[in-house]
Amino acid sequence: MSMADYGKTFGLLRTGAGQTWTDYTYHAFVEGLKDGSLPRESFLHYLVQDYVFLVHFARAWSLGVVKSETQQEMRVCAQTVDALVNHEMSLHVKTCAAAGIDESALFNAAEADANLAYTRYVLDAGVQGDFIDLIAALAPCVMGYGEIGVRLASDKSADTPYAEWIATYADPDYQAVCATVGEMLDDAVARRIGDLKISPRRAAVQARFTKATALEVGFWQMGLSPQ
Ligand SMILES: Cc1ncc(CO)c(N)n1
Repeated sequence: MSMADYGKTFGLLRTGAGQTWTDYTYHAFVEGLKDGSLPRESFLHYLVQDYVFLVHFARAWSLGVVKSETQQEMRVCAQTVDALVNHEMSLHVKTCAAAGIDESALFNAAEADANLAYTRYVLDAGVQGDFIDLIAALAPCVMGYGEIGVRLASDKSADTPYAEWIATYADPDYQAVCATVGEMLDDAVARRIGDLKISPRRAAVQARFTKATALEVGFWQMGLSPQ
């Protein structure tokens, strides 16, 4: 299977993240979704936390609207906020409702530390830095799930109960968001930095990306241990 192409900058940062990227995209939680061995309790715990995650993630993407310098950047960020708030979150609401957890319980869920650490790290990257710092911290979330979705859609066990979760991220609509964000990241780097490979900013941008990837690993880990 050919790997999805989310752009040159993403490819460079992904390679730069090394083993941390593998730890994220092949985490035991992910493998449990693939073969169906993930306990339902862990999945629901994850899903409630992920709803809270998406609330803050949408706030971070809204900051992208604030920090954008071109119409394309503003349009992509606004579109991503829409995709998160009006599409991705409905999967969480629907799956949780089927398990007897209503939307107000989701909105009021106590936030796990790993969740708080991740989203506030991303928000701070955007508050402290420029548009590139923000998108470098947001990219692992968007594209990582895109990559996981595509791989699991082709490798999953026929009887995994998590097929709907997998389908959400393998879906052409979600893949289109990943491709659009990747293209925007390439354009944003070309506009502000030029060639990232030889830029003095490279290490700092990579550090944002790798830290966000490590925080994704922590998020899966949190999902594995329901309190
Ligand atoms: C923790 C996490 N990362 C990324 C995504 C994809 O939007 C998600 N739903 N949750």
